[in-house]
Amino acid sequence: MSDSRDDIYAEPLGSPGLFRFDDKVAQVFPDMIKRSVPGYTTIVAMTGLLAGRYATAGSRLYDLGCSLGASTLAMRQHLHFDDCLIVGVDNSEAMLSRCRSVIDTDSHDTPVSLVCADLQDVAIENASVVVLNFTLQFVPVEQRDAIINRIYNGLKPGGIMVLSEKVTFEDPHLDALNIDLHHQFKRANGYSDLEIAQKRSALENVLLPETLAQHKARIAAAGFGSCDVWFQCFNFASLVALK
Ligand SMILES: C[S@@+](CC[C@H](N)C(=O)[O-])C[C@H]1O[C@@H](n2cnc3c(N)ncnc32)[C@H](O)[C@@H]1O
Ligand SMILES: O=C(O)C(=O)C[C@]1(C(=O)O)C=C[C@@H](O)C=C1
Repeated sequence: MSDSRDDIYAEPLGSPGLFRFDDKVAQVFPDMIKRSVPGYTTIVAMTGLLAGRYATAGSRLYDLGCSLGASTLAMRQHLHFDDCLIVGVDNSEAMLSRCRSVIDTDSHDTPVSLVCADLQDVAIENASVVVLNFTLQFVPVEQRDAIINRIYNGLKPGGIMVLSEKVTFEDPHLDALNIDLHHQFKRANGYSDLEIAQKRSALENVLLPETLAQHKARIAAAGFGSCDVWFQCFNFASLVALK
């Protein structure tokens, strides 16, 4: 996987424009996400462990918003059945074409099918595991209920959904603290104040975080019996939901 350094927002841009998963972002994505999301490496690795535990023979595992396939590869490493299928979905062709080459260089056996599509249009069937690692946050809020409902309906009984998101806090003090700690994390990883400010502006109205309570309410309304946070660092959290 290419690890070119992310310097997309390093120079002053008249207007940073809207953040998009285009070729420029795809080129630096592994570096960008590691330096931007506290706990990313742990979340991806543990997604693999969870998948290994919940995958059942003959079932499908979905990686929704697969980008370059980090979670797909983590899951593939932990599968004990050779008749599973991993379905990676992303609506960015720039991401998916790179993802294809990443998967091609991986030596594990489970077949991987990569689909260029919007989450809204993807059928979820015969699933034991559905992963959304930092994807739902980019979907318009009004479309989110339908997606989570479809995931619930496509999961087999005993299946798991892993949902990782940037979150916001109802308490304004905690919200400000966690945003500030996240920016400190980015600074410690070599991003300048200009890079942080320009990316923040580009993500405005593109990445729409919700509170953990909003996520949990949506997940419960879809029918999931058990759901809780298994990982959190500042304003980034990951939940598991069990059918
Ligand atoms: C932050 S990245 C996900 C990172 C990835 N899951 C990982 O663990 O490395 C978000 C991805 O979701 C994709 N995406 C955003 N909105 C989408 C949608 N409506 N349908 C399909 N993919 C979407 C983007 O193209 C991008 O590749
Ligand atoms: O919130 C931010 O500042 C981020 O950079 C986070 C985030 C994400 O959560 O997906 C935003 C865009 C990129 O995909 C990488 C990281």
